[in-house]
Amino acid sequence: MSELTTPGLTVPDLAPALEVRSLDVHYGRGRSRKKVIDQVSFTVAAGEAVGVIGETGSGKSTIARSVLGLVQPDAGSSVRVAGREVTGLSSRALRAFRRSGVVQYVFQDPQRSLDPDVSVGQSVAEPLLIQGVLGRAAVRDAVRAQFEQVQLDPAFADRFPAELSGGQRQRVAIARALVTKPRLLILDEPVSALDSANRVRILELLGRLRGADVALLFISHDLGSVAGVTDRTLVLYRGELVEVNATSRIVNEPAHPYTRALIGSAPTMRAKGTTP
Ligand SMILES: Nc1ncnc2c1ncn2[C@@H]1O[C@H](COP(=O)(O)OP(=O)(O)OP(=O)(O)O)[C@@H](O)[C@H]1O
Repeated sequence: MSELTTPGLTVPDLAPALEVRSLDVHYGRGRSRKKVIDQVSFTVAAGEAVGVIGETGSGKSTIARSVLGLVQPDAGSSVRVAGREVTGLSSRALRAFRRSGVVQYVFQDPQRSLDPDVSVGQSVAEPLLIQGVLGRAAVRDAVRAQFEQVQLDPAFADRFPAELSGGQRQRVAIARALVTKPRLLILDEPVSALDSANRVRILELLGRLRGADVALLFISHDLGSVAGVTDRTLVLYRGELVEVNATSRIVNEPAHPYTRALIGSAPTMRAKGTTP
């Protein structure tokens, strides 16, 4: 590919949203040192929605933490977000990288990403206020538009997290994550803590984000949850990728025995009648 660059200016939009190469992660030291991610490589194209599934302890969250710069992978690993290498950044560079809002995340429990003492409108505005690029009126408009995108009544903006339902809180967390217009949104078990009605609504909302400019990395132990949202799915088993394919292929023709076992044990796949 030819270099479409002006001196001193890269063209990040052409880069994949995420490139992970030869990712190795160990936890612990000395005798308790253990490898939890083993030579994981994958790419998420701009705007693509990719699922990561695996049972508890398989290393899904560790991949997310590596992308967010919250764990330091082993030497030789590479994690690039929108063309920018994340491994080995100084803590100052890492703070600037996070502040840029190029990657955002939503966790299972919206309580973790929302300050209980701050109104939810303020929570959604905060990433923009930290960036300090937009004026007050523009921030207010952006917050309102973001509430509408996640189908929350903008009148809720003055409420506090405790005054919303779990599903509404997760919508706020998604709105907050999207407000900086990230290239990559990491969703780590975003519906696991919700009741089934809210789970369906949030999955529909995430499905509608497909085709928007943001790429999704959707982490779940449940293939049924990622199935309607993602284009491709990675299957992680004990820190290694054992299968990578189009999500429809993973659902209908799983190649690896571990994937087949995961489908058999997935409650939402059973609900669709694929397995008794
Ligand atoms: N800070 C840590 N120190 C030591 N070991 C850890 C740490 N965090 C996670 N682990 C271990 O690393 C492995 C992978 O954990 P990880 O949280 O990435 O898995 P996961 O697939 O996200 O699991 P879950 O679905 O339960 O969240 C597990 O064996 C876990 O016990």
